[in-house]
Amino acid sequence: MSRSSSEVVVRAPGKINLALGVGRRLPDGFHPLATVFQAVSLHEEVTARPADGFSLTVDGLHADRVPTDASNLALRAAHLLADHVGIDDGVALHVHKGVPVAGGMAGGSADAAATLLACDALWRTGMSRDELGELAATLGSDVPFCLVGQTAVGRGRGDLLTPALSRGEYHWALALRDAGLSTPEVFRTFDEVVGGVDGEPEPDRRLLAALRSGDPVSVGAALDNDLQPAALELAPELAETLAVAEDAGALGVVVSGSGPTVAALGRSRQHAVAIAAAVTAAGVADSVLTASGPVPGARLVVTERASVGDRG
Ligand SMILES: C[C@](O)(CO)[C@H](O)COP(=O)(O)OP(=O)(O)OC[C@H]1O[C@@H](n2ccc(N)nc2=O)[C@H](O)[C@@H]1O
Ligand SMILES: Nc1ncnc2c1ncn2[C@@H]1O[C@H](COP(=O)(O)OP(=O)(O)OP(=O)(O)O)[C@@H](O)[C@H]1O
Repeated sequence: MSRSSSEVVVRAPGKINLALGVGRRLPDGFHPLATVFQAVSLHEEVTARPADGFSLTVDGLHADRVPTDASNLALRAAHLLADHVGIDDGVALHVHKGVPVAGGMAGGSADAAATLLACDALWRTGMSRDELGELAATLGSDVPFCLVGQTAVGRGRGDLLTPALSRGEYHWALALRDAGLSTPEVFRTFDEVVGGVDGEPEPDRRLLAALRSGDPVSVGAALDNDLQPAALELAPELAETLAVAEDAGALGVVVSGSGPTVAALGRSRQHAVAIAAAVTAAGVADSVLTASGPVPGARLVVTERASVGDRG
């Protein structure tokens, strides 16, 4: 056997929706969105090795809550790319999780984005980032953003991206809840309790101006999420988490995406740590993390190559 053996490692970030405008449900079951994503420094790391079939192992944060069957987004991404380019090779994937599972921070989407990039490198498909982005959108609305990272406006299902100018670094305290929320269920609850207005929501101009000026106070004041009332309906205790973070002097607090993670913006890295400590002391989260953003999207971190034939 003289096939080239290699190991590829890719990191991809989780996200916070700084603003999330949601319109009325469309006949296809999806909702038109206008969101401002920020990629933050919680990462998923995917290692891809050549193999005859497809396999997956998972470790790291909340690993026991991740399905390892064919429904796993990393496996789905690998199969999709193999089918798309007509490759017979398999891949052994290992996912190291750093983004909370079912937390509204796109952990599974980051796995899918990282896997697309890792398998693309492993199989040397020569696909462009734009082509990978198109495949990414078929896996999930958040997957294209996990590929590009930084700060971006998402329209359509959240998959039509435009980069947004953002100055400065933003420091977050993240309050996690062990019981995750299901994204489809949160959207269903949105339909029942809010409904949304007809037509396409518009990106929040006040937030975009605040990001351009790099003023964390204005960014904090502009944080907004139309899914928050639905997340609070399903997990009423989040109201207390939001209140404690606000009392700790956060510049703004918001439920990230479909929740239940609460993101609180600090004045500085130290202030984010202090907010996290206040949330812990009040017992209003199952665990806390801190993170900062924006950070880049999916990136190759290691590629090792050796020929299987060379090893004898
Ligand atoms: C809440 C967000 O995280 C905000 O960025 C995303 O909208 C959700 O992105 P995601 O988890 O990648 O979602 P997908 O896997 O594409 O869709 C899961 C389910 O969420 C609902 N969904 C998702 C995106 C969207 N624009 N409208 C929806 O109604 C649909 O019920 C869909 O079946
Ligand atoms: N690789 C994966 N990592 C985590 N969950 C996965 C993965 N693949 C499939 N899932 C399933 O998807 C569900 C949602 O996972 P995920 O962690 O991506 O949620 P989320 O962060 O709320 O997503 P989003 O913010 O994109 O809506 C999980 O409960 C799990 O059943």
